[in-house]
Amino acid sequence: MRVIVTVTANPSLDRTVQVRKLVRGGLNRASSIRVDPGGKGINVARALAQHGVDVRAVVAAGGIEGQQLVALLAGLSIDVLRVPAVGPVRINMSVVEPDATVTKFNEPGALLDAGDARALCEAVLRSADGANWVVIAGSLPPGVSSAYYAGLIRMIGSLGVPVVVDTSGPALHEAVQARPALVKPNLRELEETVGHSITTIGGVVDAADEILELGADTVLASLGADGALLRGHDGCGYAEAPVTAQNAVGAGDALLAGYLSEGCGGLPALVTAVAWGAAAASLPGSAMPQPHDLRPDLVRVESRVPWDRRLHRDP
Ligand SMILES: O=P(O)(O)OC[C@@]1(O)O[C@H](CO)[C@@H](O)[C@@H]1O
Repeated sequence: MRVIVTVTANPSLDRTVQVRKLVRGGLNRASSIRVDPGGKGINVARALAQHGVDVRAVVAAGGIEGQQLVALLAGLSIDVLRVPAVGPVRINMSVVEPDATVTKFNEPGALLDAGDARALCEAVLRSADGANWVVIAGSLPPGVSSAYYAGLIRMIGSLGVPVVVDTSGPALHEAVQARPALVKPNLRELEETVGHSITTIGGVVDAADEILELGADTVLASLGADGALLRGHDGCGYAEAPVTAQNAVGAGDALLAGYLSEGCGGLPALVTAVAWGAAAASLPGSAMPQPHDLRPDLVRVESRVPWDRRLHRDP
């Protein structure tokens, strides 16, 4: 049986507020609100569980907000392993306008002290033993060294379990050097890696190659409305799908979940990934797609990577 473990060191309650028009410096009255359990690892777990995949979510979650997060996850067929951290879970807010423009505010998260960080690491290692994949996703909370994920990847690797990482900044740079099986950057994270802006699909391939050279086995780059690029040492694949976006928050997490749901199996898995990502972008808040939301028939795979094609939208 396939078991996937996700790790969320800095989860969130994702509060989505709909407004008619965002007025900077003025009073904005919400026409609706919703709250989703959030954090990238949590989102990957939600998407997988909705497709019947056995998933365990290891999460550092303190305070009343941590209790609320766990309550929101109850009944979703996720085996939640909560490490009760001292600080409360953060609240990340998205303000959505009718044209699907999302303005997102991410809190840094509460300090995770050394004891909590150690407890999280122990919980991950206990869960990882015998798992098929471990997904480490999202930012690190304050107080945790940028080498934390790299250390986890090495320890999980020594159990013989492949690791996927999706994070940003120095934590991403160090994690890649710990030789994860898969890295899932978005365009911003690719640009951070190469140190300049990327305007074409060819630029994405070059940035993915730098990540491979740093130590990753495979790169799955999520490009928002421009689809996704899969780059391994032996080749490259590109796929895209038309998206009628409602809210793209969490679409990259759904994309990664889709890829994992197919056992990370090359181009067929890339098609599933893009279908899951496109479906998530068409849903409200950070809702994850259900099987009936998917349109894999609309995914176009390019047999030759369109090297010169310009990226047209910010993912
Ligand atoms: O601040 P981080 O950890 O980088 O990202 C957190 C977050 O933006 O990522 C998810 C969407 O991918 C949301 O559920 C959550 O609010």
